[in-house]
Amino acid sequence: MRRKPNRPGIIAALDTPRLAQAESWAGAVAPHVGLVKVGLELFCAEGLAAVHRVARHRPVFLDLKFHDIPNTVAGAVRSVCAAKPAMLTLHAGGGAAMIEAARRAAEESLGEERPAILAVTVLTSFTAAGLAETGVAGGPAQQVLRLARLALEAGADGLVCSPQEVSRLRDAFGDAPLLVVPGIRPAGSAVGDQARIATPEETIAAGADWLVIGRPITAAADPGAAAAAIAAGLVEA
Ligand SMILES: O=C(O)c1cc(=O)[nH]c(=O)n1[C@@H]1O[C@H](COP(=O)(O)O)[C@@H](O)[C@H]1O
Repeated sequence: MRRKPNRPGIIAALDTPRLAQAESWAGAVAPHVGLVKVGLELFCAEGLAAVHRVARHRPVFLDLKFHDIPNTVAGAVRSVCAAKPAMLTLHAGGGAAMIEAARRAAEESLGEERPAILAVTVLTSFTAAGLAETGVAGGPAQQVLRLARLALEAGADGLVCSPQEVSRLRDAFGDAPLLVVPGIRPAGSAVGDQARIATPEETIAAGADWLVIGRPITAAADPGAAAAAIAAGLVEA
């Protein structure tokens, strides 16, 4: 697997449609973060060119959350492997055959240099009530564990979950799976549309490998200083 990251650390989410803005953020946060994330907003505006450009600063976590039939997802993985991301996401709810096809496509495209395949379990914006509206009873923690088992058995290298499920996933699956965790809110920062949240220090203490942090960094007056402050807090924790 390509550039298996040292852990734990910060992944800065470059959520903007403007490549110039994303590059400026990437340059400012690069000394303080392990990876930068290209998500749907930037990718839909700028495509793979954005991955190539921000990869000049840090390795790229390409977060497109694939969820389609196995053949289509395999093709999408082959397409994005052209930009050699370090990690990519798909939805665990796409099922075992889709995840197996994605991993095979990544291996066939890049071999040992392939991206880590991360399965998104239950989005951090979901509460138990919101999840129940989609037909999933029992709450997020139970569903995260169910989807995590499915994804890891199908060949995912890691999981995306909220801070609130990290310790349960470590208890169930041990140290090996990469746990990549959004829904991070330093004390006093705006919660926005996130629901299942915790502070950076709490999330690392629970056993996370990577903290995905967007607006607490990018909405700050000085994104580089905001990333530096969060990174310093993790060293002390
Ligand atoms: O896959 C993700 O990265 C992801 C999964 C999830 O469940 N929740 C979640 O917020 N994310 C991403 O993590 C980032 C969080 O950004 P902020 O809420 O601004 O810190 C966004 O880019 C989301 O797309």
